[in-house]
Amino acid sequence: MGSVDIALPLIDLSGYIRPDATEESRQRVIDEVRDACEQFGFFQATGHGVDLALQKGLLQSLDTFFGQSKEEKLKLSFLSNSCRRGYEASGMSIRDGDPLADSKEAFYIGPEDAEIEPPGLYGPNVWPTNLPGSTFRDPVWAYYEATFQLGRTIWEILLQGLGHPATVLDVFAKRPLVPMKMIRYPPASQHLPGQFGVGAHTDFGGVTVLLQEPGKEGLEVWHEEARPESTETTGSWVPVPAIENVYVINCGDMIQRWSTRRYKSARHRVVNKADVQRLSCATFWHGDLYATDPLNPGNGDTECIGQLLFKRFKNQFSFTKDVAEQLGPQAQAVEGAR
Ligand SMILES: O=C(O)CCC(=O)C(=O)O
Ligand SMILES: [Fe+2]
Repeated sequence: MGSVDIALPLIDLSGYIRPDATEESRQRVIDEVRDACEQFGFFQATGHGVDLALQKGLLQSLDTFFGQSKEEKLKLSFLSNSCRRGYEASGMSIRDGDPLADSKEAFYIGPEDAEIEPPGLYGPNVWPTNLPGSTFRDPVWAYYEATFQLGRTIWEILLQGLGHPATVLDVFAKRPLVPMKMIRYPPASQHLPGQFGVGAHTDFGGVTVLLQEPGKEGLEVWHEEARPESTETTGSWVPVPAIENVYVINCGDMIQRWSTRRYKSARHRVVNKADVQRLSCATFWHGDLYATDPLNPGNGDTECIGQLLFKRFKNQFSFTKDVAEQLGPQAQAVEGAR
């Protein structure tokens, strides 16, 4: 189970992104990303094009928001929002099979639409009204837009790694579902024994663009390798460093499925071992609600992105008993819409 000698690949994306990128430098990035996603399903990225000032602005906004009283934060509870936007308190979600609920608290936004559209994935965001726009809404939205762009670029790269043109994106991402989850993990002393910040899971959909607060480790990725001269595999949890201006990128279940398992959707979890809070932010870049697999047309796979997402929400998350009791019949409705 040794993991110290394994590290996630570190890829400089500037060879693809910068305006003077050449055919050759772009291809090099495409090859490196393909190899990393085939081997790990995860990689670390520099040269990603998200301004450091935007990252710092986001983390500052999260520190301010989460630093408020629970009562203030619960005014924006995602439980009373039928589009799953807003605040999730610590201990609200538990994964099937886990003995304890996640310790994390979170705040969710997504693409800004005027009206909630059934089944509750497109709609308006909620924003704290007690914090000035320049303290929360503006920096969060500026950051969201930058990682929205990065997620799209990663999709382009992944598609080309499988020999598809980047224009495949136009087929399944005319109006992509891109939720963003801003997270705070409490200090270790506020955890119950054996409680995870986020229990082991795979991400549900497409590309995840993850910012970790610099110096705040805690993310671990499950990595399996074939054993030499054996049909068995051996696995270990690989700790991921949290380095300033370095993103963590990973593939979700939908990518694994559409790539016919070439790209991995790897299990991962978060354990905050330090006695200080840890902030992070995940932008999940999926695709259109009703889009189906554009890579293998005619294979009979007719489940659309919306269906795949709901299925995964249901398998991996449910409310804790307390929350479900408190909500009564509403819990069922919200569960269905997550
Ligand atoms: O906070 C992190 O480092 C990872 C969070 C995560 O895996 C998730 O929210 O899906
Ligand atoms: Fe995750």
